[in-house]
Amino acid sequence: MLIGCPKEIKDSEDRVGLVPSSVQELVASGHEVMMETNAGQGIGCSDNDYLAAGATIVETADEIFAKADMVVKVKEPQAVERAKLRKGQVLFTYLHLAPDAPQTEDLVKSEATCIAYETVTSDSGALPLLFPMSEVAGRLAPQVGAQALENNGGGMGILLGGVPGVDPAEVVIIGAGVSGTNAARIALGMGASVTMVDRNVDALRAAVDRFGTAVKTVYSNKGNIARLVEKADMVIGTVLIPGAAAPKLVTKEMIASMRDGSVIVDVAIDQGGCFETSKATTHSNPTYVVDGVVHYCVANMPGCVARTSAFALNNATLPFTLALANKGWQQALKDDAHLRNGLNVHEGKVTYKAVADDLGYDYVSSESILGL
Ligand SMILES: NC(=O)C1=CN([C@@H]2O[C@H](COP(=O)(O)OP(=O)(O)OC[C@H]3O[C@@H](n4cnc5c(N)ncnc54)[C@H](O)[C@@H]3O)[C@@H](O)[C@H]2O)C=CC1
Ligand SMILES: CC(=O)C(=O)O
Ligand SMILES: [Mg+2]
Repeated sequence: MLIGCPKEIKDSEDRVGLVPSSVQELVASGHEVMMETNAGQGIGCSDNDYLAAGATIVETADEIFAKADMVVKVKEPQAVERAKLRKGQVLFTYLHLAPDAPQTEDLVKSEATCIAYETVTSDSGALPLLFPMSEVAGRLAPQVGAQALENNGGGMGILLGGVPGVDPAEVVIIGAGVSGTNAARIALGMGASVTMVDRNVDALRAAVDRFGTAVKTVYSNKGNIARLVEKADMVIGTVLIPGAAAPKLVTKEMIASMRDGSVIVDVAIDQGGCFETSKATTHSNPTYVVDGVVHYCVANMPGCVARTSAFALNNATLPFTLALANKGWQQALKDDAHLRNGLNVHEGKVTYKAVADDLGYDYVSSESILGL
């Protein structure tokens, strides 16, 4: 199979879909890999590193989209990339379609076969291709939030850990899953006072098992969230309903109740965000202010620690990339129900139920497409 990997073009997105060691494994399995020149620049990997791994280097993304049987990326295809997709071509990348009607419409029109990293599942019920980036984004969240709490960041000038004699920041984390747990680990390490909120009491039990009494836990309901948000210096939103648009758990009235100079970090923004006042921002212009509250809503947070993130992502994606390349997408999806859950769009049909429901498309199951 001919596999192509273009340079990412989303704002400040320095990750790359294939690292050299993944190229080497694909080539060893008998495949050809085409990299766009400088695709690995942001992770410190040169064209020569990719040549040594067995790739060919091409000058333009056009060439990749025109020739590749499968395109492997990181972020959802941008409009100019979507225009290059075609029937019979497989796209393997993050998509986050439910909150993104224009992208979904373009992918449907392209008739390409679009497999989303974020809806591939595992036996344990986890999302193995989202997991590593949720770890990264979760660990980054208190770090970027701490900068926003600084006076220069627009915040009220609070040091997350306080100092002896002065209170630490009150950090509320909504969602005690992968990114929420990683955010708690770092916020606690920085000395903040941390409260975790989830509607799944088992997730809260796991947090207490992991962090002991250092972390407070609260069941997720409207009243509890309103009470905690009002008093928080920083609220980190990390909720997820897989594949679906994120629920707006923090209303604009709750945001207005916060003190001026407090901060929200909406990690869930890639699924539309869990704060009513959120809109996606970029690494070049990451924050804006609503009702005195600094909002950080970058939808590709791991893109700013691209080297760590690209290697962590490839650790998770490579077995699936190899299966798609070795068997072809149809057989790979027939053999693996978890990979099958990644199929979101195929030849003009929406094949992921939450996306179809949220955006008003007819839902066609992957099983019916594969004749299972
Ligand atoms: N902005 C960025 O750059 C990145 C964003 N993400 C996003 O972060 C979000 C979270 O991902 P993960 O931590 O992997 O998900 P996860 O599935 O591990 O955790 C989500 C948690 O939210 C909880 N939840 C669902 N509804 C809730 C409610 N009404 N109230 C309270 N809790 C609720 C679930 O019980 C679960 O514990 C996803 O949207 C993911 O795509 C992930 C990586 C990077
Ligand atoms: C998961 C995601 O959206 C990201 O890593 O950018
Ligand atoms: Mg206010």
